[in-house]
Amino acid sequence: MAKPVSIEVWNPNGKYRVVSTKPMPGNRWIDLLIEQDCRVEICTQKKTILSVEDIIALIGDKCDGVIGQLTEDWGETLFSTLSRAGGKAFSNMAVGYNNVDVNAANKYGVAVGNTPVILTETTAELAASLSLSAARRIVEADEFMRAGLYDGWLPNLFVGNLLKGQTVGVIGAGRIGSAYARMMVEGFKMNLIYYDLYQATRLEKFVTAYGQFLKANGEQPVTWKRASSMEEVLREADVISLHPILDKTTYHLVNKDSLAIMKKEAVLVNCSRGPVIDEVALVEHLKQNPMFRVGLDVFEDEPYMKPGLADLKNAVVVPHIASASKWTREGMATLAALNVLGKIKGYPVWSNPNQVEPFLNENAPPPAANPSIVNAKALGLPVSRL
Ligand SMILES: NC(=O)C1=CN([C@@H]2O[C@H](COP(=O)(O)OP(=O)(O)OC[C@H]3O[C@@H](n4cnc5c(N)ncnc54)[C@H](O)[C@@H]3O)[C@@H](O)[C@H]2O)C=CC1
Ligand SMILES: O=C(O)C(=O)CO
Repeated sequence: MAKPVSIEVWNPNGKYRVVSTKPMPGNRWIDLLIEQDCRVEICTQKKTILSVEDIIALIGDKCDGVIGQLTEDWGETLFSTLSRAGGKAFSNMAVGYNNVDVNAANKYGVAVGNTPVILTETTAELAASLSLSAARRIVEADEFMRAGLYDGWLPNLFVGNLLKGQTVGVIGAGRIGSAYARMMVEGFKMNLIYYDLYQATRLEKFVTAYGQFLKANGEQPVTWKRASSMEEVLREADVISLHPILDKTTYHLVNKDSLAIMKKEAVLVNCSRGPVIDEVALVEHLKQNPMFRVGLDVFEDEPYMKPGLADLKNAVVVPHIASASKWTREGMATLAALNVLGKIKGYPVWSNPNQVEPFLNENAPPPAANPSIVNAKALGLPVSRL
């Protein structure tokens, strides 16, 4: 492809050249970069997914840092190009960075930033929304109404699943998985079973305390269990939500065999990454089990769906919008910009990437630190003592 033509330039005389491969919400991220003497170039090309060639053209001969997107392939080619252009800073505008070859970034000494925490609750809320939409057949019922098919209340019309007292299963009980679990336990009084490589101590404590509170109020207490295998969760849970990172251990975690052990009327939700589910196997399972329902925000061959999925009434599908609230997306843009700026300015790395609030306070200047650099250790970057 030829050099992208449409670029918006802010602060043309800035000393450091920072490129954003997409326009991002809000202006704070631009203001913060400009205040620190950056020339900001934003690619405004009307093409959703930029190719490696597009981004090479954007980087050009001199570039100090790039803010990129999860749809882009950040590997050897782009990191070597950025390094040749003098750049040592890259940030995804996302918490997930499975699109980034961190080893390649390490090789060229490029810091890789991501945007944790700011999107935790927003993403968990979408997972909860998909759980409810699938369990209560909201989309099917909405289509039925709009088609003019409703001619009166019926005992059997769109009967779905009650959540209260059932078991919610979480696979990957990290930040988002734990937030989702709390919503489902607290909001719908579901019991929890989870599987993670690590113990989710704070989550366990929360469910225990909430169970005691319910009991003290004469209600059935909620319970929790840490499963010793993912299969245990799949077998026992009524609603299962997937929240692990995508890596080789989680690729096709849910496949033909694992689907076969799930309850026939279970609800499966995926707001992590598409390839965590074998989508061909899922389509087949949905066809064979009409009472099994899914809510999907992500897809194996995103932006495409596997053949047959779009025709299935027992699937609710949305286009990777789990972090799409205004506050969250503006915050993600800010964190991504500050990751790039921090490396350019030689700031140390923030000591706790799970506490990014000081960077998001619009009424005070952000700390002189990089909010979240995933390869800080590999690059030997200093840690902030602020
Ligand atoms: N759909 C969307 O718009 C969004 C998707 N995401 C996805 O969600 C993922 C999780 O984000 P966070 O909760 O912030 O990350 P996190 O790092 O806090 O949680 C991930 C959890 O997965 C666990 N895990 C890793 N390998 C596992 C395995 N083999 N089996 C079970 N658990 C495993 C980890 O131990 C960790 O607790 C991101 O990496 C991203 O891919 C995140 C935000 C928005
Ligand atoms: O942050 C991520 O990983 C997303 O998928 C989009 O918010």
